[in-house]
Amino acid sequence: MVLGVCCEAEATPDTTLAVVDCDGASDSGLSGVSVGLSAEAVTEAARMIDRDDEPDTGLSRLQYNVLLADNMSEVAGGALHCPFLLEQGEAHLAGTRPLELVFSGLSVSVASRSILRDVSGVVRPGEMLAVMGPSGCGKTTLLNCLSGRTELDSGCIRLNRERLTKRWKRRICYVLQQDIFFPDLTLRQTLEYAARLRLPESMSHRQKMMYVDHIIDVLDLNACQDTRMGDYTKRGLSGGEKKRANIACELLTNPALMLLDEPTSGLDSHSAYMLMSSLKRYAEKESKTLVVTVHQPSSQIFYMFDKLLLLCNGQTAYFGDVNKVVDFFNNIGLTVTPHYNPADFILECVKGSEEMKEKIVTAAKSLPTYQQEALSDYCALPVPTHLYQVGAMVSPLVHSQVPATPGCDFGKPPPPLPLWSSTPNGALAVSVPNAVSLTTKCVVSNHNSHNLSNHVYSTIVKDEEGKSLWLDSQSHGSSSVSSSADDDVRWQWPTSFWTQFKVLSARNFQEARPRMLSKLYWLQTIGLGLMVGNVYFQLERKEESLHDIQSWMFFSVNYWMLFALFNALSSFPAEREVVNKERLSGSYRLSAYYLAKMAGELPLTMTLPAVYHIISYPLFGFRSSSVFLTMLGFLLLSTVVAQSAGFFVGAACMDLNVSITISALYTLATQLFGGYLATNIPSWLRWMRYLSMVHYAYQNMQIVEFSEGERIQCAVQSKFEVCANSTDIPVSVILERQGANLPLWANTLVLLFFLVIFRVLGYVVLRYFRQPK
Ligand SMILES: Nc1ncnc2c1ncn2[C@@H]1O[C@H](COP(=O)(O)OP(=O)(O)OP(=O)(O)O)[C@@H](O)[C@H]1O
Repeated sequence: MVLGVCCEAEATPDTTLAVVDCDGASDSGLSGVSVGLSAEAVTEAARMIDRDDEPDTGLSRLQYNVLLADNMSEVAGGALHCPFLLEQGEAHLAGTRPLELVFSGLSVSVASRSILRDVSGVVRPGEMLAVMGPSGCGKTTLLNCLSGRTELDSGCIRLNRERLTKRWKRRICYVLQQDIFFPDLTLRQTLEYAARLRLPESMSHRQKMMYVDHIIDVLDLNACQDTRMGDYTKRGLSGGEKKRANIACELLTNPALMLLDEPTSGLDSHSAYMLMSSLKRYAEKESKTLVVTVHQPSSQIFYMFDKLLLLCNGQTAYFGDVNKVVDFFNNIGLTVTPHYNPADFILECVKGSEEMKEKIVTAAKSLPTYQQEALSDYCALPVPTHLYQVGAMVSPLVHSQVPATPGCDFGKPPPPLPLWSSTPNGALAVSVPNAVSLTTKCVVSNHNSHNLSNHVYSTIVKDEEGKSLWLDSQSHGSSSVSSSADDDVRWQWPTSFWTQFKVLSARNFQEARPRMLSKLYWLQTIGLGLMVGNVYFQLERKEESLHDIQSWMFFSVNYWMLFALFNALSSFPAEREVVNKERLSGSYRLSAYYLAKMAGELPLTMTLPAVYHIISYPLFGFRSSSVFLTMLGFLLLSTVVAQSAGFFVGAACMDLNVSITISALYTLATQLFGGYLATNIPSWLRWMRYLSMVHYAYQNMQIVEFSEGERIQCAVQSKFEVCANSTDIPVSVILERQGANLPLWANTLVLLFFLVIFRVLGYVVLRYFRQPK
């Protein structure tokens, strides 16, 4: 924490540095001390830090940084002591730089209907922009544009002068209007999984859980932390609680830019006020950039915002300081009644007559703060990447040092901020008179910046009420902090593939268990097992019973294949919403999710067919343990194959009705050509049986069942020619009658092939054709 930022700043003898906080240590039960360093010590430290190349010691950058921390401690005569930081040995030293968001001339249309027209604005670090306007005016569409989820017809979006690339998109936190969660997980489970997936590996499990506790506490979610999230079919969290849970999930990563779509909807006025004041403090103290859509804020909340973008039919009706909006309306002859909430007033104005709207929109175009041309120039500027390269708080400072570019003045310059912001309990304070020197250093250290991941779990910053929204001054965002404008910069996931796989498997298991092993399903399985076992009770091995014996096999295989397929199909649309949200936020790799889904659900997929088999097979007629187990194996294999097919169709079809229709057609065809229902298939249609999953599973069941023990005895009036010379019927003859000629291993291979092909196709569809937008 302390030294990480040092590593990016050049200190000179006239630079003063005060290191005054290790309070994260005390918050975590460890002691920390406050220290001041002399100018000489700082110079010495800077000399060491100046070795910004990778050291030749074979140490990783991380280890090197920790070593530097130790060296710094020595320089300070042992006075610098932050056990919490050093004990972790995991200090990633680059923080998230503050983000300046500029959008200019955004226009969006859907099906030739214009939704946004020429909307522009600027939000600087530490500022909170309110986007207001009547329902349907384009607020959510604007946020979708800013998060990179909606294609623009024209216009540009810049984050610290960089294009909004895929890498940026994943670093933007977007709190959606809809609260999308797994309904059966509790709030705590949801947050814990989010923390385990989205917080970096450098944090221990204990620290992540501490963070979750803290966020729960801050957002006042203690009382409902063990309540399930719920959905429209199952009662769970209330609307307001869900909204806060939604914000809590996103806050976990302490992002630099937050887009919040109506975060106060569903909250009572006090909760809304508390939430907004927390967000305001978050923006100010941490130099975060916040864009918030609000419907009808109270005047208290309204004046918390720094800037306002008022939309009217997709056009800008006002953009500028919140404090000046009343003057703006006064100037065009729309006077706010005293003691009237200005937010209500301006909303009523933009909902007024067409002439009034036209008047407001025209007046907005001439606002001094709405300099469309300047913003366009900004977008056209080449990207001076070096200026926005390094860690926390450098950007605003550098901004103030950049010589004014003609046509690029966005009103008042940002207030000069210190290199590190100080916090009420005194985090860090550095004054750097020689800012040019700092800037130069920034350029020099460019090549290192993307190596520096951005996580240090260190300080819980308390506000005046003893609560804060974050634990340190650095983001846990997922990506590297390199500022190359290209997308080809390697994306760094917050956690390793293995961690993602483990966490997602556990979550999948927990989430799917109530759904896949519900009481109803248990009842259904046990009831069905008993019923089928009794219908086909202890069948004798004779030709007269052959049809019934085959019927038991065909029914068992078919039922469980259909059960798995349609279950996979119906559960996927809801899951896709959550997964898309998480993929967009760059929480994990699709491959990790995909494998984890298979692994997490596997025991659940197998449980019910196994229970059914255990009940019904002994009733049907127990041959031997090996037959029992082999048949169980094939029953489970066919169930998993069908589940893969269901998953593939569910992933490929966005519409549940379409996917059900396709699946019904396919399963009916597979039944028809499975070898049981139709035995005299016309020759030109026989090839269809090779596409039937049921066919292979059913054949295998017969091979296993008829190959061991007593053979099927011929009837007196036998239909089998072989019975003319024999008293029993060989298994090969039974199978040939159905046109089947593949051995057990070949059937098994084909089933495995189906399994792999459906799984791969499902992945390909999700990866390339159903990318979240
Ligand atoms: N994909 C789409 N297809 C057709 N129309 C769309 C689409 N997306 C948005 N719209 C239309 O664009 C307009 C703006 O929608 P948007 O959701 O941005 O409004 P909003 O201001 O956020 O509304 P609210 O405050 O009610 O949430 C609406 O009239 C909506 O019907």
